[in-house]
Amino acid sequence: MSEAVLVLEDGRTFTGRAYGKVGEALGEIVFNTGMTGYQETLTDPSYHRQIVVMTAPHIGNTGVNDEDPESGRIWVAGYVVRDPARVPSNWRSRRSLDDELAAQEVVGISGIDTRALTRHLRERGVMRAGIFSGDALADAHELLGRVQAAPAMVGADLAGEVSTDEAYVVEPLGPDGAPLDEPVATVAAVDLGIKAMTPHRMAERGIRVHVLPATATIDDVLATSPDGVFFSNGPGDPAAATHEIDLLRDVLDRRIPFFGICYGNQLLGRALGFGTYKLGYGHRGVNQPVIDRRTGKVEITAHNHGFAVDAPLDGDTVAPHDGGRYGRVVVSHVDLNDDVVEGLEALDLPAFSVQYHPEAAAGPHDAAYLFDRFLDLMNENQKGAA
Ligand SMILES: NC(=O)CC[C@H](N)C(=O)O
Repeated sequence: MSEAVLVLEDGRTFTGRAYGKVGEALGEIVFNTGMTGYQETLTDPSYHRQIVVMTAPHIGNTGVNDEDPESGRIWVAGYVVRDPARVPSNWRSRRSLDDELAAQEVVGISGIDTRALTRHLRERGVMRAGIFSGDALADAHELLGRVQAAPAMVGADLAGEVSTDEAYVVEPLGPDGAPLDEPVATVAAVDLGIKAMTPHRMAERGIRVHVLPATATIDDVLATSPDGVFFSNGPGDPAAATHEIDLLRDVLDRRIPFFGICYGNQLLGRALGFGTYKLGYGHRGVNQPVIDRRTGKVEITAHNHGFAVDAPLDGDTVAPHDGGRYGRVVVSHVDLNDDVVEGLEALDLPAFSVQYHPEAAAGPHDAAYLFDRFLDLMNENQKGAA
């Protein structure tokens, strides 16, 4: 095994072994605390341009299967683990994770004290980093400069780099899992880095989903005759998503029911006129406690976000955009670890969103009810219109 070095933007370095492809990877280094679900993490497009550290020490134990990926490829910019499995073991396993990373040209590093690294990132905040192995190690004195020259995540507009080029349709399913001829509702889902499980969760409820590229216009959205519009998760800084925010305002102006997840929540926040800000080290894992303030229930949820909406936690508040043109808004969900806004609900418009992942890939299914809430919102809206 050849040597590899992890260099952080602040000059701290860790030495380990090459894992996956030998070479160089640059990105923002973030940590994920999930004990399971490494395939879903690796293939989540929201991790585009991020080097992911797994805090679970044993990674790759169940190998790589062809069922769990959330998209057609691995998106993480680099991968940091402590102790990779020497022998993967699972009935679904087709390949080893090491081989899969190499085949998809993802540079990783193993043998790292991921606990020390994570504590460092918690203290200092997430930052840029680089993984270097093989020939990339030759100019040792240049490594820090390369890391410091890499683009930062603040201000990055990345949805267009991960979105589908062409629109496609995910067909509705009946209770037995067989295709349904007549959908119960039609949704236009704007792909800002969508995970495959999300349209599937809608299709399972009988919804036909038109997945549209991030460049979609309001006319593209309306051409699908949607009962509702959905904005997905995605990479990058929500403050940079000008086109998407304008599109969302066009949707809100037409009072089309709206649901957003993660990036979609941040964009609803911005469309309503709130700010967004970068968290110190974000939420990435599958066991974050969130309270749904409508019911008072606490749910254990899957997260992957580095930015958050800046909205007042208490009471309802007039949406700041354009003199309050979108009426009142409440923070519907809050993270119980740190009081970060985890959901928004417009009181005078059919629109809501959550910062976390009800599609639960990977993660607990506690929040699946949010897809039912979206369907209810579309049904109520149709009745209101009839
Ligand atoms: N999973 C997501 O949609 C992430 C949203 C955004 N890129 C963030 O880091 O907060």
